Amino acid sequence: MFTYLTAGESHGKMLTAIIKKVPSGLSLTAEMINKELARRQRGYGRGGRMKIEKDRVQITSGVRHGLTLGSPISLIIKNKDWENWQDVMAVEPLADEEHQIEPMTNPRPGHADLPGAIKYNTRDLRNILERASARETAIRTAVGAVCRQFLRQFGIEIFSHVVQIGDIKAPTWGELTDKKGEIVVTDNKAIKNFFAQVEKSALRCGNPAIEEKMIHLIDTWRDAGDSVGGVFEIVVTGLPVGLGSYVQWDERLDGKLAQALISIQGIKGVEFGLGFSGAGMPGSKVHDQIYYQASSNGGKFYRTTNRAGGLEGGMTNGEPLIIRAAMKPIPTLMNPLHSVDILTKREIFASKERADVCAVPAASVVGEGVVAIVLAQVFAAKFGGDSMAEIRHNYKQYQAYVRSF
Ligand SMILES: Cc1cc2nc3c(=O)[nH]c(=O)nc-3n(C[C@H](O)[C@H](O)[C@H](O)COP(=O)(O)O)c2cc1C
Ligand SMILES: C=C(O[C@@H]1CC(C(=O)O)=C[C@@H](OP(=O)(O)O)[C@H]1O)C(=O)O
Repeated sequence: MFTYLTAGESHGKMLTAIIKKVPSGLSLTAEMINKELARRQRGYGRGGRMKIEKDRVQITSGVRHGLTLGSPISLIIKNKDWENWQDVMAVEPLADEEHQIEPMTNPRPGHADLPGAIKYNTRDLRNILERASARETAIRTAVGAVCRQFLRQFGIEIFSHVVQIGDIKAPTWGELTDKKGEIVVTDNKAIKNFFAQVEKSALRCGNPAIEEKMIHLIDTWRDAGDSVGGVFEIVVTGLPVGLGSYVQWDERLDGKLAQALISIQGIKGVEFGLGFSGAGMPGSKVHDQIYYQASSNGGKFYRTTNRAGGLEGGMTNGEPLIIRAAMKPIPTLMNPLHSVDILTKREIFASKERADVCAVPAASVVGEGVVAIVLAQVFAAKFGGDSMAEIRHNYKQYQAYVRSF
């Protein structure tokens, strides 16, 4: 369930997605999706394109009177910039006398340009960059919004914040919750309050003093014709124990989440909980000790720390999910790097397209979206049914079973 395909070039007419097997009876409106699209467009450091686009989705199938039908859901987002690119992006061949479009032949180090051109046998790099572009993340965010709306029905919420821009760091969730750097299990209200601040801030960091330094760094590197990367962190609350599985390599939820996040353009690393820092620590300081609390309607296993980031054995363990993803600096530089012309083989500078200087805040919203998609897929695989009523029934039974375990 919730499998999907996207299509569309960055400066083409529109982006499209089709989502397969969304259960019937889920309340869904374009406004719910547009909210997420607007969040993705914000963030200090973006280039001229975000002033042109005002992303709005159209739901073109699978929904009637605000409720899903169980049939495929199709979504489109029109590219406003297409108006300015109609000749360059024309689908039909241009008449000969009009055919003045120069091919792009100077590949950018770090972008898909050169390996893509060799792989797809084209001498015009535009044929590659149009689809490789992170413009595609707009429609993935829309798919993520549908999945998020599904998860919300079961009390699952997804948040993100930026924890590093260039070499300037902000506290991660673990550092925020405990001075010793442990990721202490925190109640969902505290998590919600913190992320409400993040939503109001320019870089999705939530700490005004640190953001000021981050903004200064973006300005400085931009003025030098350079670009900036960083790290964002995702926190998911309300997950039941037992999503994903250890029984096959491709059923492990940590693997699925890492794949989804790495697939975002520019993401180069993913870690869960303590992540890389745990490798240098003794086991007694890494693993979360287990406790049990009995109550009138059953009981609950719990941990007082969450260094594992909510995953053990490729399964959710009932604690919040904590994931960080590292984004490399944007490849297009106004002070371009050395490259080679693919036609003449002469030395040349890489192309200097209009570009973002920093897109880490936007990537964090895309990250929430792809995490929502994976979680909806594994949730529906476990509690599946054709309608929301059926899935709700299955989930309720499972919750009662877990309480009685
Ligand atoms: C939201 C977002 C915006 C991006 N904006 C740009 C950009 O303006 N210019 C650019 O060269 N790369 C940009 N990128 C990164 C490139 O798309 C990416 O580096 C490229 O497709 C190569 O893929 P890879 O870095 O995953 O290897 C952006 C990425 C994201 C997630
Ligand atoms: C369009 C988006 O991001 C684009 C991603 C991108 C790239 O090479 O990845 C290059 C830029 O495109 P343009 O050359 O049109 O300015 C970004 O603006 C978007 O996020 O919606």
